[in-house]
Parts: sequence; C-alpha cells; structure tokens
Amino acid sequence: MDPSNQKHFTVVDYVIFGLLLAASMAIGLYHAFSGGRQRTTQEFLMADRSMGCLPVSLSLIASFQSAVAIIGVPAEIYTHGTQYWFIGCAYVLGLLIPAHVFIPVLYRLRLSSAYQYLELRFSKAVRICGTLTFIFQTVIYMGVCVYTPAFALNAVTGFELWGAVLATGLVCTLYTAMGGLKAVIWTDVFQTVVMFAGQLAVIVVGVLQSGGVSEVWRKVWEGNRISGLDLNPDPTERHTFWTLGVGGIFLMLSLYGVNQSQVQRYLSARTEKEAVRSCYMVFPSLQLALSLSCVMGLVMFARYCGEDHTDKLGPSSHDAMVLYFVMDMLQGLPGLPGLFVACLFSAALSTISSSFNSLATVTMEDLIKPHFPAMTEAKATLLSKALAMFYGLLCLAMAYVTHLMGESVLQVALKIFGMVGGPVLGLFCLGMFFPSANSTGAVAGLGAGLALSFWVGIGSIVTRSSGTRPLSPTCRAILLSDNTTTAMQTALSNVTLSRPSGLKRFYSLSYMWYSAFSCFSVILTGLIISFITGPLKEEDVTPGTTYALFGKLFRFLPEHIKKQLCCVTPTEQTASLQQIQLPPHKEGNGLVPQYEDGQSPVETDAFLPETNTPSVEFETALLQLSGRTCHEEMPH
Ligand SMILES: O=C(O)CCCC[C@@H]1SC[C@@H]2NC(=O)N[C@@H]21
Ligand code: NA
Repeated sequence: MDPSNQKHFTVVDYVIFGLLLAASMAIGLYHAFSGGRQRTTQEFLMADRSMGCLPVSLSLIASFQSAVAIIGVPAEIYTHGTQYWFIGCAYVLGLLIPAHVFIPVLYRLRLSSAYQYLELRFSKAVRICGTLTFIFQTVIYMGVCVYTPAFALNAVTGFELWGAVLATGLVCTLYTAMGGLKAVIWTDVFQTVVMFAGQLAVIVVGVLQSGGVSEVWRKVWEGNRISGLDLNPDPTERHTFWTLGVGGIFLMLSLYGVNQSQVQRYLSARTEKEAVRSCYMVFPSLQLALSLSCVMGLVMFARYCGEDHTDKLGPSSHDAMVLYFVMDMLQGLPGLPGLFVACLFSAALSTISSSFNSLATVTMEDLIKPHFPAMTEAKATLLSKALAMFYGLLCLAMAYVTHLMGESVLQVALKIFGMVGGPVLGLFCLGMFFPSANSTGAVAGLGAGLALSFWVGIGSIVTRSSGTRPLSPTCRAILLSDNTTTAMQTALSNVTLSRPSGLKRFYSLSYMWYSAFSCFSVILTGLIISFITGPLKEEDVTPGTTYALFGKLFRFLPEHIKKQLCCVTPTEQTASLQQIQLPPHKEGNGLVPQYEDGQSPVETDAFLPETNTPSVEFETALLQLSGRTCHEEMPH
C-alpha cells in the first residue's frame, strides 16, 4: 500500500486503543487477585460453576464473534450482497437443539471438558481423538483470529503488523493465564460492548456521510446488493438459503452444541436452567451482531458504490478494503478510528482468550489429569497457567500460517469449522442418538469424517473452486445493462453457469455444507462399523449419555419397532438409574471433577450425585437383578 493512501491515527486514537487493552488487562488481573485467587482448577477452569446467565450469554457470543466477523461479514456483503444474512435463519435450530439436547445431557454429567462425555459414552481412545481434533481446530482458528486484525491494521495504517500481533497475543495470554475463566468471561462482556459500540459508530457515521437512510437504501438497491431468497438447491452454489439456512445449522451445532469453548460456559453456569437460559439469550445478541455487520457492509457499499480499492491495498483481499473504507470514513473524526480498532481488537481478544482457556481446560482434564490423578490442585493450576502461555505462543505461530492462506478470512474460518468441527459434531451425535454405536465405530467414523472433509476442503483450495463464484452483482448489473451487445450477454450468462463435473464438482461443494456433510459421514461410517463389530445394546451404554431423539421423533411407531431402533428410553427416565452410589474405583480418574473436601457442590437440578457416574457393569448387574430391560418404563 503506497504511503500516500495510508490513513493515520491521531493521538486520541492511540489513547482509546491503549485504554481498551489496559481495561481488559485490569479486569483480568482483578479476577486473578479476588475471589479464590485462582488457586483451584474448579475456579480457574470452571469459574466455580457460579456464573449467571447474562455474563455467560455475552461470553458465548464473544467466543465466536472475532475480527473475522467484524471485517469478513461487511466484506462479504459489500462484494456479494446480503445473501449471507440468511445464516440468521440457522440460529433458530442452531441454538434450540443445543439448549434442549446437548446442554441437558452434558450438564447433568457434571463434566469439565466436553470430551469427557466421549469416554463415558465410548472409551478413552475416543475421548483422546475428540480432544486432539478440538485442539487442532482451535489452534488454527486462533491463528486466524490473531492475524486478521493485525493484518488489516497494517494494510491500512502501516501499523507494525507483528507488533500488533505480539501486543494482542501477550495481553490476552497474561490476563487469561492469571485470571482464568472468570477473567475471560468478564473481559468478554466488556469486549462485546466495545465491539457493538464500534460497529454502531461506523454505521451512524456512514449513513450520515452517504446522505441519510433513504439515500443508502436507494444506492444498495440500485447496486443490486439486496439479494432475494435464493432457493437454488445446487449444493455447489456458494451461498443460498439452503447452504446458509440449513448447512448453517450444522455449523452452529458444531460451535454452540459441542465445542469446548461453549460447553465450558454452559457448565460454568450456576444451574442447568441458567445454562439453557444463557443459550436462549444468545439468540437476540447473535442476530444483532449479524445485522450490525451486514448493515455495515451495506453502508460501506452506499458510501463507496462498489468501487474496488484493492489496487490501493496491493494484493491483499477485500478484507483490508473494509478497514480502509472505515478509516477513510472516520478520518477527521478523532477517536472514532481508535474506537473501531478497539472494536476489532476486542472482538479478537475475546475469541482468543476463550480459545486459550478452553485449550488449557481440555489439555488438563483430558490429557494430563487422567494420567496424574494424584496431582495436587496447586500444581494442576500452575500447569494450567503454563499451558495458557504455551498455547498463546503457538497461536502466534499459527498467525503466520494464516498469512499464507490468502483467502477471505471469513471463508477460512468457516471452512475450518466445517472441516474439523463437523466431524466432532458427528461423533457426539453418534454417541447421543445411536446407543448401538460402539467405540470402534466412533473412532472409524471420526477418521472417515475428517478424511472426507479434508479431501473436499483441501481439494477446493488447491483447485480454487470453493463453490461457483458468480460475478459480483455490481459488474453483472453493469455488464448486463442494455448497453452491452446481446452476444456478450449470452456469453456472460453462460460463463457463470458453466457446470464443473465429476471430482471437480465434488470440490465445488459449498463450504457451508462441510459441517453437515462431515457430520453425516461420521454417523453413517460409525453405524456401519458398529454393526460389523457388534452393536451395543442400550443397557450396555452408560445411562445419561444418550438422548432418545428417535424415541421422541417416532413416538407414533409401535413399541417393538422402537425397541429395534433402540434408544427409546427418554433422558429423564435414565435419570432414576443415576441415584445409585458408584463403586470407589470409578472416582478420581479425571472423568468427573473431584470436589474439594468441604466444598459442597452448588445447588443444581442435576440428577447425578456429584462425585460419580455409575459404571456400566454395575448398572447392568442392577438391571438384571431387578429383571428389567432398558425399555420398560422405569418407576419415576
Ligand atoms: O467471527 C469469527 O471469528 C468466525 C466467523 C464465524 C462466525 C460463526 S458463523 C455462525 C455463528 N454466528 C456468529 O456470529 N459466529 C458464528
Ligand atoms: Na470475540
């Protein structure tokens, strides 16, 4: 970017940006030296399970609203129109299913890591696979989140790129490593407010500079930016109602249903009801966040009328263009550029801190504690803090990898969620809805799902065909207007409709279908392998780890068919099985958090006694004694 076009910060801007980092640090340090002073893993990793639904819900938003969304969504709207807005339709089922299926099952098991569920339901091997997959996904995603704001800032203001990456990374690592989940949640609350304020400021200024709302509307309408309801069923079409509204549901389930960052927040809620309520409260805030970033894209289009400034920005993508426009718009309004940059870094910090903390949690709970059950709390907490530092440095390295990707950051992030988050979602669905699935099937399913999603994902990057990218409406509108010859029009319309065939068509699958595609691949493979290697009976499965989805869906089916389908015992009824004391050997193996002596577990409506979950053989023995099968109605 040649210096003449660079936008410069005034002192006020630097002050505002500095204040944001200082405020985040202060909140983090406050939680490091208050309360239990972060001396136990229950406090450091689970915030003492004492959080209310408001901070939890704001923190749930912040975890997956990073600078990628703040920059990537407006760039998407500016370039392709408002089709992306339909992802909002996916938020309905994308949050209802977590609230009524995943949270009840996971919360009642009193877990610290979502992947403990996989050991309870399957085996330790499946748990390790799930944990490693999550770590892989989160480390790459964190790289994108650290890199995006720093790269955009550098492209527009010449702000030292790696200086910004280091500053963000270090501030975040410090307050996360010192303040634990409480610090992460409360800084998330503060950072979400800054994020909304920054976007609102840009929208208000942009509307005023474009001549008012009606003028903005006229320009975006003429510029063909308002996309209608595109019901094209073609799965290679990049963004349609189906890829966003239906494919997006699986993306949401992989993030808000089974992703450790979100599950940890649900589990940190005071009661299950608070957790479900926080999930409901996410809906309006998520719609607001989506609307703000979409409107910001429209306002920018109205202000700059589809001009393409990528020439000024050098080879960088549309993403930096968004920040260029914002800086250009806010020039001469001292403090606003600083506010927007603070908004950008707030979004990044709140996502990165959530990722650090959840990485430290799963590493401790899934990979370390089970092998060192005798580890003292003090040592475990110290190790958790060291892990947060380690992951902080690792993500700086991943930021460099993002530098090499070269795609739109929003697309990179959504692809990662689809390619890696989708298979993990499939693993949890296999476990919860199909009791006949066994551990071998689970591992084979996860492997198949990851292989397939990486095949299509990397294939699309290599052949640069991630969904047929239609000409942007701007040039289509201009080119298709009456002053071009008919021949040109025919040629042009064919160009955008050329159908790739065979493997190329497979690589052209819209990345919004990756989550659903890989999820179903895991379930299908998992069931086939389970049936080949000997399916489980429902009584073989640890009670409380399945959800009678088909029992509810096929309520009308006669009993004997439902018995074949298995999994007809409603979750509530398996609850009554849980009131049984566990033989001592199941305690302390890292599966279920051990409570400090004297620390009475907080009031929950979980039916599980705190310290244990019944072992399968113990359960089976009891059932045989009582001569009942799993399907008969259990006494309430
Ligand atoms: O913003 C990011 O860091 C990643 C972008 C992906 C956001 C996903 S899309 C569906 C859901 N809605 C959000 O606001 N975030 C996630
Ligand atoms: Na965020």
